[in-house]
Amino acid sequence: MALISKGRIKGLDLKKEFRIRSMKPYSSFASPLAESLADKECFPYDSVPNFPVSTVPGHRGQLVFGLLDGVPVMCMQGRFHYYEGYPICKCAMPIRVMKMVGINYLIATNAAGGLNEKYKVGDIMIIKDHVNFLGFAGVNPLRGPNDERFGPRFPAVSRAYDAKLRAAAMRIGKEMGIGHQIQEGVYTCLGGPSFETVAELAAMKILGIDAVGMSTTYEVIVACHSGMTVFAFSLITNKCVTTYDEEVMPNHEEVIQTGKENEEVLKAFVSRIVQHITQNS
Ligand SMILES: O=P(O)(O)O[C@@H]1C[C@H](O)[C@@H](CO)O1
Ligand code: HPA
Repeated sequence: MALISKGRIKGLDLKKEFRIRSMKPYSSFASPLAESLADKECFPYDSVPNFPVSTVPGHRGQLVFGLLDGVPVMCMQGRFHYYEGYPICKCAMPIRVMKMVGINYLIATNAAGGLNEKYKVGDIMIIKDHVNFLGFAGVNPLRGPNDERFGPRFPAVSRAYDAKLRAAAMRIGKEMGIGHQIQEGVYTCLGGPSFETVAELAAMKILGIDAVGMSTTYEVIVACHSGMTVFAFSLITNKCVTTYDEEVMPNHEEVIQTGKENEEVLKAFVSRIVQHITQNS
């Protein structure tokens, strides 16, 4: 989800490049947050020229524009993953579209497996940093010719996750009475779609990784490259299976189920963070 504010990228015209006007408003089952927006307009991904389409069960495929408690926002219902077969720059393309419509704040969310033993299913982990495993193998969304209109060739990402927003979110969690559910930690993105092996998780633990997922890092890199302020968190949907003798295996159904069970609290959490941003920017 992202907050729309003034300012477009010079030389880029969203309406011209993406023919936004030709997209038909569309409505389908939507998450409570996007559902609750006032003055909504929805655009299925396949109505946006050159946009990828979501292929993951549980990930709907539309852009939703509207007002969240009076604040103009754009929501993605469904994101793109490397395992779907798209090049990583295509997976991150929606962030470029956000930038082009004048968005300066990105709130990225994901489902992740809890590797940190202190984490419980249903915890919210504010992301303070990431390990981009895909990037270790050269799979970086900024690979290829750099478009200087978005940002520099060699962007720093060492402070990708805004410290002030992280502190504010921690405070907001406490005010909401969910302080016991709020964690702060390091996220990693793997290529998926297979979940991790026990040996891989043991290696990740040594690296200081707290939660494991299959998204977000490439979106955050592109957002950071174009100067957006980023806040991101993981919902811990399952515990990582770190021994060979556990009965339950990681599975997508548990991920979806935990997401559903926490929808309302996540919606309230995000709404309050959006309010905080508008009151402090
Ligand atoms: O899109 P996110 O990262 O939130 O979704 C995670 C990663 C896979 O798409 C899926 C695995 O269950 O959930
Ligand atoms: N591993 C990787 N990605 C995930 C997980 C997990 O345990 N849970 C949700 N997304």
